Amino acid sequence: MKDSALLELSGVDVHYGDFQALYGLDLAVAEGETLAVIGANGAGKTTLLKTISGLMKPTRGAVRFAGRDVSRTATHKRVRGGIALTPEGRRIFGSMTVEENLKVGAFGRRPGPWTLQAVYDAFPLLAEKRTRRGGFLSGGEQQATAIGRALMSNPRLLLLDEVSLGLAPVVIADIYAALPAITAKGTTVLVVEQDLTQALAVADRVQCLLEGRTVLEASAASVSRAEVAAAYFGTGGAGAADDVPAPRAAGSTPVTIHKEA
Ligand SMILES: Nc1ncnc2c1ncn2[C@@H]1O[C@H](COP(=O)(O)OP(=O)(O)OP(=O)(O)O)[C@@H](O)[C@H]1O
Repeated sequence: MKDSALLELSGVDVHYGDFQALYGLDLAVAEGETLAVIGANGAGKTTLLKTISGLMKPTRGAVRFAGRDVSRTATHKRVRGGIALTPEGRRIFGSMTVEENLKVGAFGRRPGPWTLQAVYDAFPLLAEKRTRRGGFLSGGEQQATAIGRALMSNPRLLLLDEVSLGLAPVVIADIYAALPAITAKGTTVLVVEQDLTQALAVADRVQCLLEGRTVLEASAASVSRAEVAAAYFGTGGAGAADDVPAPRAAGSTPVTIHKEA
């Protein structure tokens, strides 16, 4: 898988001054795949997305995208290369309509399948609200607008930060319902989530971070919710969270539990 990875991080350390947020992180996403990176508050998920999008630079290790080392490449050049980030907190323009917000995302866009109509097809709730100003949208509508705006750049890789943050479960389900339409257009997705249920439902693979290190990597179909929860809370590996219900059907891909050094 590594040879054909669209995105690959190897041995990445990231610091905020003296504070180290990521430790020797390895991560790979194949073209067309959906990877969910999960972890509790402070695990390093947002730092990881900032490192992929170029807002943070690794102090060690490399970020490769589409076969090129982009570790030192500026954010706007990575956007042009096909990396789009939907940041935590949505950040759409409150005084602009949904459609105007979406058009902002099309500035300097790459050629590709994402148009206004394609975004409205993926998020029917936005089509109805196309003339409403951002400041008058619900949290879910703002989130959909933010994702739609990122798609308008025609990214090869869409980075989604905490889609579910502050949204009601029914709204979260609405947003995630668009993911199959997104991946069907060939867009590769890396989603950062605290919501384990959503992460396991939408992803092909999950990678769990704890205090800046990978503690579990698995195919979403082969890992149980209990295994993921144990890694997420750092309670000692597979089987340690027997009280967490709803194990998923077993698959063929093995689970890798990373022990801390
Ligand atoms: N600007 C910063 N300066 C110093 N430390 C920071 C900064 N931003 C994040 N950190 C620290 O880096 C670590 C990782 O933070 P990060 O935001 O990446 O975690 P996260 O997994 O995204 O958590 P959350 O779900 O709370 O956003 C945390 O310990 C955090 O306190």
